[in-house]
Amino acid sequence: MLQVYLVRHGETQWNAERRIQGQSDSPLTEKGEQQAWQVGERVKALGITHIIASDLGRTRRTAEIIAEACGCSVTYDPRLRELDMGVLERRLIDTLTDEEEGWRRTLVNGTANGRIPEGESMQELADRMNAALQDCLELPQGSRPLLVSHGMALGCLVSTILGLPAYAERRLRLRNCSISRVDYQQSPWLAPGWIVETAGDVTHLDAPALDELQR
Ligand SMILES: O=C(O)[C@H](O)COP(=O)(O)O
Repeated sequence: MLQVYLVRHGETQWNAERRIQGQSDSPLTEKGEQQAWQVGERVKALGITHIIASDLGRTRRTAEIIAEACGCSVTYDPRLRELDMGVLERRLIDTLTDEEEGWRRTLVNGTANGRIPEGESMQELADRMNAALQDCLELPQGSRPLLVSHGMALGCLVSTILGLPAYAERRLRLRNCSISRVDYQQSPWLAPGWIVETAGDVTHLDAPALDELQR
C-alpha cells in the first residue's frame, strides 16, 4: 500500500492579509515558518522518502524546512501549484467589487468549469493534481512521499478522490500546515484505488492557524 502525505504550506503574509495568492506569491510569516518546523517534527519519524513540492516560493520554503527535519531532498512539480486565480490574484478579498465577488463565488459554490477571467477552472486544477498524485505510483517500491501544495489544490485532490465535484473543495478546511494522507490500496472492503485516510489534521500545531480565524 502506498501512503502519500499531503501538506499545505505555512501561513504567508498574504494569507494573513486576506489577499488572494493563486499562482502569485508572498513569503511565509514567522508563524508560517514555525508551522513548517512543527510539520517536520511530526513527520520526521514516518520514514518519508521523497518530498515533492509546488514550485511557488511559499511551498518551496515549507518543503525545505520539512526536508531538513526528515533528512531528504526536495523536487518540484508545477502541477502542484495553486489554482490560477486570473485577474483576482494579489487582490484583498474584502475589496472585491460585486462583479469580482461573483467570479470568486463561481469557484466557491459553482460549477466545475467556472473560472475567474484569465484563470483556471476547478476541474483543470483537479486534473493536474490527480495526475501528479498518480505519478507517485511510479516511485520505487517502499517509497513514502510527502507532497507540499496549496489549500484549493489539495482540497480539489481530496474532494475528487472522494468522488465529489472539484468545487466541493470549499467544504473542506485545509488550514496552513495541515497534514492529510491518501493511500493507494487494493482492499476487499474499500473501493480499490485511492482512499482518504485523514484530511486537515492540525494537532501538531501549537497555535491555531490564522486561517482558522479568517474563514
Ligand atoms: O489565496 C489563494 O490563492 C487561496 O485561497 C489559498 O491559497 P494558498 O493555499 O496557496 O494560501
